[in-house]
Amino acid sequence: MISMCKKGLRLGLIQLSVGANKANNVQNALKFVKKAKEGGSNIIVLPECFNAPYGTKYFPEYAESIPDGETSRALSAAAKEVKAYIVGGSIPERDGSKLYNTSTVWSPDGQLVAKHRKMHLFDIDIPGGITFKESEVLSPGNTPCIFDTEYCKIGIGICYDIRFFELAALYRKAGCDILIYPGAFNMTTGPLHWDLLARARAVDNQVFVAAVSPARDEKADYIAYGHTCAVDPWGKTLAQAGAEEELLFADIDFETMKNIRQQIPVSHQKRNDVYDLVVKSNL
Ligand SMILES: NC(=O)CCC(=O)C(=O)O
Repeated sequence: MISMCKKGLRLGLIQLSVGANKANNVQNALKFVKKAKEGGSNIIVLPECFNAPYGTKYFPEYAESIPDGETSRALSAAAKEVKAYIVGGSIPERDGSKLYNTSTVWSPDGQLVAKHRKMHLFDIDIPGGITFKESEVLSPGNTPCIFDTEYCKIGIGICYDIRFFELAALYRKAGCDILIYPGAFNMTTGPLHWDLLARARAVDNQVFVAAVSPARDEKADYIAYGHTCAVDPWGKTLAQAGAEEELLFADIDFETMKNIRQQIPVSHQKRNDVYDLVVKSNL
C-alpha cells in the first residue's frame, strides 16, 4: 500500500532523566514537552518507562491504570495545553491482576487515541552481560498499534519490539510512514544494536524511525544506553543524542521518502508468490 504524509512535520524526542520519584519524573517530562512545543514539534515522544526506574522489581510498585491513572491524566492535559500529539513513551500499566509495559498516544485535544502494550517481552540472558526477564512480572500485548494523524499513519513498538522486523513490515504494509519506538537498550546490546536496528527498520520499510531512550544513569540498576535517534528512509541519521538528558528535533521530509520509494521500489518487488507476511491480529 502506498500512503504519503501530507504535511511537514517536526518530531520532538525527549531523552529524559528518570529517577525513583514518579511525580518528579512526570513533572520533568511535562517541562520538556513544553520546550518541545516551543521548538515547533507537532509530535512529541517520551522514552520507555519514563515515570519509573526500569526493572521488574519496580513495575508492580509504579504501575497505574490507563487512562484514569495520574500519568495518563497529566499527559492528556499536557497534550491539550501544547496542542500537539504526545507519544507517552511507556509506563507500567495495571489492568486487573495483570501488568503491561504500555505506550499511550494523546491527540492535541487531549484524547487517548492509541495504546500499545509491548508485544515482545524483553527476556534475554547474556552471561557476563545482561540477564533480564520482563515476563517474570509483565504480560505481553497481542495487538499491533497504529494511530492516524493529519500527517500520516504511525506505528508504535516498545524497545525489544524493534528487533522483530515482521512487526515493522506489518506497519508499513498497513500504510505507516513513521515508526516510533520508545526504548531503553542497555550497555551490553546498545552500542552495536540500537542504531543498527533503528536504521535497519527504516531501510527495510522505507519509513522514518524514531527510537527514544531515557538518559543514562550510571547509578541505576539498569543502565540505559541513551542515544535517542531519528532516521530517515535512506538510513540517514537525522538527529542523535549522546548519553545525557537532551531534547532533539527531527524534521520529516516527505519528498525524500517519496523519492526513495520510487527510486528503489522494493514494496512493488516483493515476491509474494514465494513468501508473504501473514497478519493474525486485527489492526
Ligand atoms: N527494554 C528493552 O526492551 C530492552 C531491549 C534491549 O536492550 C535489547 O537489546 O533488545
